[in-house]
This record gives sequence, structure tokens and C-alpha cells, in this order.
Amino acid sequence: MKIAILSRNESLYSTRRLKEAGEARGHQVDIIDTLHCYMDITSSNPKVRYMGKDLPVYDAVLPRIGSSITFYGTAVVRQFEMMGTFCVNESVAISRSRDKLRSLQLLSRKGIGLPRTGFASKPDKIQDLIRNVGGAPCVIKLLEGTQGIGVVLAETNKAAESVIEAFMGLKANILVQEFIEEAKGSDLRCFVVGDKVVAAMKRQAPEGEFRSNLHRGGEAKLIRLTKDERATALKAAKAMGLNVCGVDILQSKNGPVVMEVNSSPGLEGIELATNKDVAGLIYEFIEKNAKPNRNRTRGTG
Ligand SMILES: Nc1ncnc2c1ncn2[C@@H]1O[C@H](COP(=O)(O)OP(=O)(O)OP(=O)(O)O)[C@@H](O)[C@H]1O
Ligand SMILES: [Mg+2]
Ligand SMILES: [Mg+2]
Repeated sequence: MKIAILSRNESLYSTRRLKEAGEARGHQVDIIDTLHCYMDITSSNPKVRYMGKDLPVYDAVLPRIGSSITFYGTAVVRQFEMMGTFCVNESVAISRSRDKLRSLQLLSRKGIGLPRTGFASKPDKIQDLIRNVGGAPCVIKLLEGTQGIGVVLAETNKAAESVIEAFMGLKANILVQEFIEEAKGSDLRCFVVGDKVVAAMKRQAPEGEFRSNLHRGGEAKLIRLTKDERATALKAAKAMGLNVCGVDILQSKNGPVVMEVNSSPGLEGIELATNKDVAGLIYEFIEKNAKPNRNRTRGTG
């Protein structure tokens, strides 16, 4: 098959592994720099232009859209959808996953377990917002954060109030969330491909830290999910409409709760921790599913 990986950086582990794994299975794999694509939207025959030429018709596009280029990146994916190209994750699903509030609302609508979460844009009733998630300790998050930056644990109601006021003063969008203390600084990354969790790892924060992000010094190890955890991850992926994603789960005393769903999950941590050929499994999915005009949202995303 002829497959394009949309990625800004071909030296990233995930991008390199995806190219290698695809070629090892006999595919032609091109890495296309998302920001260098430009589009012919007006014509009845939509195209993507790249380096002065039309891109060929691909059998599948594998979007790896970084959160800093969501807006343009999803427009490029949408253009491929309009051409009838099979996109592993569709543009609408990627956009949904980048908005923490929208994601939580979609997940909640499907009855998926979530930490109690509040959101407000004005500081009128901060105490009520804090009370609604069960009071301190609670977690305050910047909506646009990644790699654990902008995630704060407030140990007292007073501290929570000050942090919320400070963020709001800076006009930052935040959410306030129940602190899942019993997770003990760990979370589960469930890597979903199609309708399977193909790999899972437990990430543990270092001593004295509650954020388990590998970028914050967390350590990952292989884990066997419970039936409930597996079902929750699959339900979350389905609710978001993502074929390939990383579902992050906290083990709460009331069962698994979903923290977020990532539409361009990294391969390095998960392949290292589980020793699995996750990249190869993504191609297995593409080989089974990539047919022209199979995008559910063709032209309507
Ligand atoms: N409600 C919570 N209760 C307990 N721990 C939490 C909670 N929310 C977040 N954490 C911890 O903080 C970490 C970072 O939070 P989160 O994943 O929401 O932030 P992020 O900046 O979006 O990170 P990412 O890079 O994964 O997108 C989580 O991996 C988890 O270990
Ligand atoms: Mg995130
Ligand atoms: Mg996270």
C-alpha cells in the first residue's frame, strides 16, 4: 500500500518506527511535513499540494498531529478525507481530543467513569467550584497543558482558591478536578488500535510527585489490565471516534476513571515498557480497514 505519515519531524522515535514498521511489511511509506502541505479547496477535485506538486493518491494517511498545530493539521487531514483517502484518525476526532472539556463531556455522555470535574470562566463562585469536586485536595489544570505542565495539586481550599484566582487573572482556561489520591501517583496508559487494547503500561511518578508523566520523570512498566479497565479504555476510544489512541486511566476507589484520551500517542514509552511491536499492529489495522471512501465523516467534518 501507499501510506503517508503526517508528521513535522521525521527524526522522532514514533515517526521513525512507523516508517520502518510499514516498510518492513512491504508498504511504501512517505513522511509528509504537515505544515508544508497546502490545499486546493475550491476545485471540485480536492487535492493536497506539497513542494510544488500534487501529492499522489494514498491508500491511507496516518496523522501524527502535534498539539501545537491542531488547527492547521486537522485542516490537512480533512482535505485528505474530502479526497476519499482513508485516515487512521479522522479530523473531527482529533479536534475533539484536543479540547479537554469537550472530551470530558463526550465521555460523560456515554457513562464512562471520570474524576469529578468543574469548569468556570469567571471567578464569582470559586469556593462553590471547589466544593463541587469534593473540596481540597484537588487538581487544577490548564486546558491547553501537555506533559504535565500546568497541572497543580492544591492541598487546601485556600491554596486551591489562590491558584484558581491566579490562573483566571491570567485569562487562562482551567478545570478543577477531584484528586484521585488512591492512584498514588500512578496512571495507566492503554494503547488502543481499532477495537483492541494492544498494549498497556503503568506509569509511576517519582517520590514526592503526583504527576506520572514520563516527561516529569515517571517510570513505566508492563501491566495486565482488569476487564473493567480494558472495557473503559475501549469505550472511551469509541466515544471519541479514535481508531488509534492512548487512553489514560486513574485507578480510583470507585473503579477506573478516564483522565484523557490522546490522539497521537507516543510509541517509545509503550514499546519499551511492553516489548510489543505497536507500530506493526497499527499497520495490521490499516491493512484490514483502509479502503477508499471509508471515512465516516467524508466531507462533513
Ligand atoms: N485528578 C487527578 N487525580 C490524581 N492525579 C492526577 C489527576 N489529574 C492528573 N493527575 C496526574 O497528573 C498527570 C498529568 O495530568 P494530565 O495528563 O491531565 O496532564 P497533561 O498535561 O494533559 O499531560 P499529557 O502530556 O499526558 O497530555 C497525570 O498523568 C496524573 O499522574
Ligand atoms: Mg493532555
Ligand atoms: Mg496526561
